Amino acid sequence: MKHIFILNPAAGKKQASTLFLPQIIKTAKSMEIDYEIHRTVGIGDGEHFVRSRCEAEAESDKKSILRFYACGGDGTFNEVVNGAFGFENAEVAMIPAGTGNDFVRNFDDHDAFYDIKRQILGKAVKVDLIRYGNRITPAKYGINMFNIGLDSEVVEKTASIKKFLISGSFSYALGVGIAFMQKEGTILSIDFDDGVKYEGEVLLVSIANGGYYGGGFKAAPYARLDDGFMDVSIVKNISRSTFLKLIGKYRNGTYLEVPNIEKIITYKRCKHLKITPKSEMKLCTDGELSLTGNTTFEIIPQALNFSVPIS
Ligand SMILES: Nc1ncnc2c1ncn2[C@@H]1O[C@H](COP(=O)(O)OP(=O)(O)OP(=O)(O)O)[C@@H](O)[C@H]1O
Repeated sequence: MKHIFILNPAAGKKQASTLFLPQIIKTAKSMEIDYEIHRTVGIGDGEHFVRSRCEAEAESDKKSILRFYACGGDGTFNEVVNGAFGFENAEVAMIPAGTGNDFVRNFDDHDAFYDIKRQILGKAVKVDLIRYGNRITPAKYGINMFNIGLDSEVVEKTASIKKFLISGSFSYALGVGIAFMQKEGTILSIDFDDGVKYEGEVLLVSIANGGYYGGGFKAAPYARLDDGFMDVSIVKNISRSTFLKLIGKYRNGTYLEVPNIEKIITYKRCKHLKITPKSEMKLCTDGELSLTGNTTFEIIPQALNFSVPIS
């Protein structure tokens, strides 16, 4: 197996190279593994690099397993995932060096992800991906969560303030506050694969493979990475004071236990759905923002080999 570490120098507050590079080199040398380090040079480089390496390996005689460690945040990981998708001999891994680092929150032994030796000794499991796109944009993949509405506004605001703040979750909380004061609801319709249609003005929508986003908000408490379903949470455009009363429970994933919650939040599981916004919508994919129109989402079960560090 070849171990390839993809470092994003722009992720998080401290550079991934400062945080992890010495540990990566020391551990890789002491374990005598075949390894390589790539520093990304800009947006899209991680995806392009991983795909090129996979294509070259597929054409070579050796066809050994390539394990790509995304050393950065959820955006870096998303790029590595998109580069590796479709290549059977590729594995992906995640070394959290970003701001939110939400993907690794799906695993009980959170600490293991920060230990390079345990990462190198990791074992691959199959996880689902969510394919999304429309007639204009080619299909891409999300591994953790998509967010629409307030959340996308929050990502915009958080990006501009996180550099000055200590913790990712605190910068997110402040981003929520600022975005919440400014944002009207988003008007859209959602067609689920069981024929149910949701129409209206929403505060936020989450389409989830993993459970967490925004530095620890458990928006999809029942989501699992390998269950073959997307978990969809739709919050109506409720008043600001109602949302603020709910936000603690929304953060810790217990909001579905609130009496009569179904009057303001719809929570559904599905394999396919289509979102039609009244106008363009801001879509946040694994923490990265884009502007889009009608978009379909489809679960791709067991789509990727993800290496889980040993406990
Ligand atoms: N050399 C680079 N310079 C600037 N941006 C880069 C570079 N390499 C990668 N990027 C981009 O940096 C962006 C942010 O990365 P990432 O999401 O991993 O970090 P983060 O936002 O700090 O963490 P999180 O998403 O977990 O909150 C991604 O869109 C990625 O494409």
